[in-house]
Amino acid sequence: MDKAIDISTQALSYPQKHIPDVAQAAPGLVQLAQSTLDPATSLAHAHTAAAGKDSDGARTVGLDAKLQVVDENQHFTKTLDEHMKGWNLADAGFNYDVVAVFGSQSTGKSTLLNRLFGTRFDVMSETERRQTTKGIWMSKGQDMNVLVMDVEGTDGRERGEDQDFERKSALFSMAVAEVLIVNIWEHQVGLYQGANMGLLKTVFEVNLGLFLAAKQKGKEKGSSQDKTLLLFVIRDHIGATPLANLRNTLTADLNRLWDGLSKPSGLESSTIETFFDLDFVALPHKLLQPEKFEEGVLDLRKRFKSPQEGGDVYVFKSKYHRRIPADGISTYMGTIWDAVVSNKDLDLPTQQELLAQFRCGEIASQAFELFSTAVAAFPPSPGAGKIDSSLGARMAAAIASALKSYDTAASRYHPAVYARQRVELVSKLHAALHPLYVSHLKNLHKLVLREYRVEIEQAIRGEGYDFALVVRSAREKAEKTFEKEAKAVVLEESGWSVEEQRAGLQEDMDQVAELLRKEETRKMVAVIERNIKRQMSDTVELALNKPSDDMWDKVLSAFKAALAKAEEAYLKKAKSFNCTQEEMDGALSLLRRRSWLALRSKLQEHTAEAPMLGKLKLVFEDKFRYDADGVPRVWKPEDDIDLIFRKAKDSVLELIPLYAEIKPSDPFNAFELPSSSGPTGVVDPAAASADEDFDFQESLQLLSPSAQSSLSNRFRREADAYYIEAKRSMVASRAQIPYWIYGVLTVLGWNEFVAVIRSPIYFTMLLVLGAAAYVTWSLGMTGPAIAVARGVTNEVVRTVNEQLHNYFNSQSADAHASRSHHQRHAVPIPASNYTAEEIELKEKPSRDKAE
Ligand SMILES: Nc1nc2c(ncn2[C@@H]2O[C@H](COP(=O)(O)OP(=O)(O)OP(=O)(O)O)[C@@H](O)[C@H]2O)c(=O)[nH]1
Repeated sequence: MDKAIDISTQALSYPQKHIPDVAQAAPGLVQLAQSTLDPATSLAHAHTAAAGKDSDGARTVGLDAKLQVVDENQHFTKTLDEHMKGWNLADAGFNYDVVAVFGSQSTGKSTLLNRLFGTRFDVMSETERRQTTKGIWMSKGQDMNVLVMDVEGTDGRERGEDQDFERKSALFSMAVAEVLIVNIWEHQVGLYQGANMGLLKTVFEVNLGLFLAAKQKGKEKGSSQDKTLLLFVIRDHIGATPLANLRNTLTADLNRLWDGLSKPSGLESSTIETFFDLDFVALPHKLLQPEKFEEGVLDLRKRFKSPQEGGDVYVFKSKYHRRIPADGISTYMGTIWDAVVSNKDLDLPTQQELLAQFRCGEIASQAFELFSTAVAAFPPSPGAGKIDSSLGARMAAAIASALKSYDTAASRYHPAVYARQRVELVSKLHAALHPLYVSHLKNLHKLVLREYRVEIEQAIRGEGYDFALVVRSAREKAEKTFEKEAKAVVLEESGWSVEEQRAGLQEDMDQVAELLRKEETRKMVAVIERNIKRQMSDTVELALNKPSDDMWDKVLSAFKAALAKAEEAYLKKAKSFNCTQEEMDGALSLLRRRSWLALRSKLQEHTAEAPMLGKLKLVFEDKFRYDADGVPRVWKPEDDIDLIFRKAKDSVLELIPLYAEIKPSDPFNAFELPSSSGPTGVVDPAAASADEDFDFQESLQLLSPSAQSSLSNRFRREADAYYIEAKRSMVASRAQIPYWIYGVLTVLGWNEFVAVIRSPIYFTMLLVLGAAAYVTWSLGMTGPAIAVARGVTNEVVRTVNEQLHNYFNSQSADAHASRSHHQRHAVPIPASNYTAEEIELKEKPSRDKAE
């Protein structure tokens, strides 16, 4: 059967299923895929077989695409990654296997692979009989995650005797493939000197080289598996020689070959089995026994397909797996090939570690990009003094998702590298979130502090609160909020600490409490001061309106008592403010000073010139216009008005120095305060004026000498006015009705009296009046009647006096005018001429004026 038959068989066996898949995925690929059926055109599509472009112009790769990973010029492909994606293997992790085929040129290797795996490797045209596979080709097995490598045949006619490529491809295949299929004709078995033995010798040497390189680096073969399966597929097995015999022959040849190798020290006694598992399969002649050949191929396929189908003879045992994650295979193979081409010692563990570093870095970058996108989608910051309580959860979610993405892909790589890069990634993620964390904490600080202040202010707005309790409860609440919200943004393993912010917050809360406490203390001191002022107001008024030697004793003893009470009240409340001793001393000192100044200002009100003059006048009036018994004085001619005036005036003038200085008669009542030349400022900066330059001794002085002299002068003038008035009243009282006038009136009225006695009518009337008087007396109505009578009489007398007074005044006007103004002789006033009411009425207006 010729090559055309072979190809048509392939087309029937796989493409029916396969092509529709490709057509569905990318219609452009179908044509290319089909072209691979034609050997004449297949080479033209070496690099892009079964690849096309999708509607967006992006390059696409079909599931059945094949790729020349290493070309004739020993260049490694740049599109393996792309093909891995096209083969749906990029995310396979470790869930894939690699098989490579070795053998002499044109021994049906490509044919075998295509039959076994459904691949589309080029098959030699029967007519041309020339080498078809050049370099190394790769494709994916149909319906199985297997990367199949078709390696250029050994003893290639076109490469002549050059063993260079053979060695390089063996090294490369050994580094990446789990299973090496060694394809030999049955008739070649036993030909020890043949090309196959040369190839196997190369394979063995390469393997020993790899092992040695790893050992020299101080490493075992690392995570790559120690063994490789060599699967000998004996082609064109006629059946005359049983497979067991062929196996024995081949094994004996291999051992002989192995023994002939110069092995590194320590491996002298090693056998092939130390590094390889050997297996043997025979396939009937493809052309002579096509059905049996097909059966054999199908059986063999099962061994590659799955553990279930393969059973015990499943070839891809996990011990052969190279442990290169699928997403890193492209990089790995590329670096391996570079090392092979540049004739470097191929140290697989190091290569794997380098791969791990490269890939883990790439995966970490992708994870970080994912994370950055997620963080960029966070809602904007709520602004100063506001917080977003869900920030912590969102940050944690972004980190978790980034790490999950990293872990999924990177955990397949070298564990130490994976772990190291993970730590780096985590710290990078944390660093990216740190500004958010810092700003969150700042805002949280502001928020909590504001709430703390408001809480206290509201609580102390009412009455009967305990300041310390209010502060403590507000603080507990604030700290709780801070802890809860701060912890929410502290990410695991971030090493972030809220200690500094916590300490700052506590400091600020202390300051706020301190300010509020000072404000409270200030208010309290002000209230106490007001109370003292009120309490002292009456005492001061009473004491100063009745000047006496113990006037200041009364004032000061009352002040001291009030102050002691105030201090007690302060100390009682100050305890709930948690004031320190120093603060309490400061507050008490201020309280004393302000109370003293309040008292002094009250005293100053009373000792200002006008009220002082009033007080002095009152005292003077008491002494001048009233006698020692407090009875209003009615000046009689015999009174020594000048002496009384002088005494009263002098005694009043003596009072001015008493008012001028706060000086108790009893030293026990003395009050003292320390003077200061600067502000104490402990409690209330607003009260600084009370603190500045306070001189206690100076504060005792109420009237300066000049004020005293001014007051004294004004008083003298006022007193003189009283004197003149007194004098005038005495002169006026001299212009009275002479006594003889009453005698004249009696003489003139005698006849009328006799006439009344003698007249029966008048006499009867007199009797009636007498009877009425008796009845009035017997009924106890004498008092009211007398009052009425007196009132009428007074009125009559007043009217008569007035008339007479006017008359006599006009008579004596000239005589008065000639009198000297300073005449000092008193004229006696007949006291009997005035009733008590008259005197009262006369005195009142002048007293009211004085008051
Ligand atoms: N006798 C025989 N011939 C076969 C068998 N399988 C394939 N052939 C033929 O052998 C020739 C070479 O086949 P290929 O599959 O191209 O062989 P190859 O080893 O891949 O060749 P290169 O890629 O050039 O190294 C083809 O003409 C096939 O028809 C087989 O089992 N027995």
